[in-house]
Amino acid sequence: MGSEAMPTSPGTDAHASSSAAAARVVADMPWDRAYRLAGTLPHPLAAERVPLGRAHGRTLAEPATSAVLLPGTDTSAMDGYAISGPAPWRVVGRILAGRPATGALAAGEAVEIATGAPVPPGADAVIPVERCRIDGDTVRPADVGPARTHIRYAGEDLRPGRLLAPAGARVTATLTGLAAHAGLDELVVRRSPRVRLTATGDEIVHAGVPAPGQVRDALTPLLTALLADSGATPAGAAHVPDRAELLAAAIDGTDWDVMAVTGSSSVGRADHLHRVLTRAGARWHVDGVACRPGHPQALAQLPGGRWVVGLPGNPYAAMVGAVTLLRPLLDALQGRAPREPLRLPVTGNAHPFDGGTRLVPVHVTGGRAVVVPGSRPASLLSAATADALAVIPSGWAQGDAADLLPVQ
Ligand SMILES: Nc1nc2c(c(=O)[nH]1)N[C@H]1C(S)=C(S)[C@@H](COP(=O)(O)OP(=O)(O)OC[C@H]3O[C@@H](n4cnc5c(N)ncnc54)[C@H](O)[C@@H]3O)O[C@H]1N2
Ligand code: MOO
Repeated sequence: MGSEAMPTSPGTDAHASSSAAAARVVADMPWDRAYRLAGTLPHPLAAERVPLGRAHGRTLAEPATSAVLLPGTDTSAMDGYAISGPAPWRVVGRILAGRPATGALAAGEAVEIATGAPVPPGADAVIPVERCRIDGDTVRPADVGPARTHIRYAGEDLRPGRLLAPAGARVTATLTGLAAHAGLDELVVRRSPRVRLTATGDEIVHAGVPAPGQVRDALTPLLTALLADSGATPAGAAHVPDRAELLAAAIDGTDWDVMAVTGSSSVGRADHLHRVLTRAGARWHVDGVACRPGHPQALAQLPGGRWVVGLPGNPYAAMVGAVTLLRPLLDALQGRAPREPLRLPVTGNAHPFDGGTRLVPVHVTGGRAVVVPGSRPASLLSAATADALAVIPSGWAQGDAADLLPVQ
């Protein structure tokens, strides 16, 4: 934990030793700065045109605009009778949805009409069927209802060229529906970042109950789920034993934009990430963050532009790193503005960290956040049911507001 004591600039040979005794000595970056940097530094990936059915979860690279007038014609909002002039009215026909409008109504005439059917020219209003008194082919109002026409007028919802959502908006399920309603078959979105996961550690196993000395890989499943919610495309997951040459080979691929490496981030003999990246000519943007847990996290860029996020091996610490660096990076690569965290009063035992920021799991309820007790760097137990991680500054006092980063 002595890594804040003797600052040197990131990427110097202080990182090159393989000995834990000659530990790296880099000043940890304030948490807020690291979070902002990861969310603003990367240039968005290229734009591509995709069918609507494949756009969900992606981010618009261009504004989406309506191709249609909606409704395309004056349309009935109720099942009932379209009427013209004062009552009573003689029923002269029937219009169902999907059929073109009939000829114009004259005063004293009505047509039976379905919700969604085109209202004929000359109609003043549609009267819902339950508010009509029908007598043979004559219809009258059964009551004096509110003076509404129950007509959706042509273009009152959308006109061609109307903005549906701006560039940078995430394509939600609702936006997908709106785009279809607005006559679009494709959207122009950012290419989805291909993210490769690399779990390091000789002790890591991937199924079943681990043997003594082994640990079940918690992070590949956690990060895979997080990627699915981030608009990223999984580009495979690998397990790399604690050997520098194997890690060097792992970062050599070209079929990914971002690699998240778990474990190997600290200063022990088997923690090769820093050395391997420096040898590969990586540029260090973040090399340690002044937060607890999760201080040994890193963001580096390889020659050619691929990104590597180094996450601590301790699972809750890795989760903190994922919301601090990985998620903002994926947002930025997709052209999304940094998320503005929700800010609420926090109560409970948040244990502020004198040297920077503490991230604690919280439940959000009744307009405040309550700390889930018992959180520890190596355990996901407290965080597993949390709604968010609260970003607790060093001077925090009971009930002070804090930023909340959602987790699921
Ligand atoms: N001398 C120092 N030692 C350590 C420091 C320090 O500042 N100075 N920081 C500590 C902190 S804080 C953390 S966090 C860890 C980070 O270590 P690494 O990222 O190098 O990870 P490992 O050493 O490989 O593993 C740490 C811990 O996590 C378990 N682990 C690893 N991967 C997984 C996985 N995929 N799923 C579940 N658990 C995993 C691993 O078995 C270890 O128990 O360094 C401290 N040391
Ligand atoms: O900060 Mo470590 O990342 O405590 O577990």
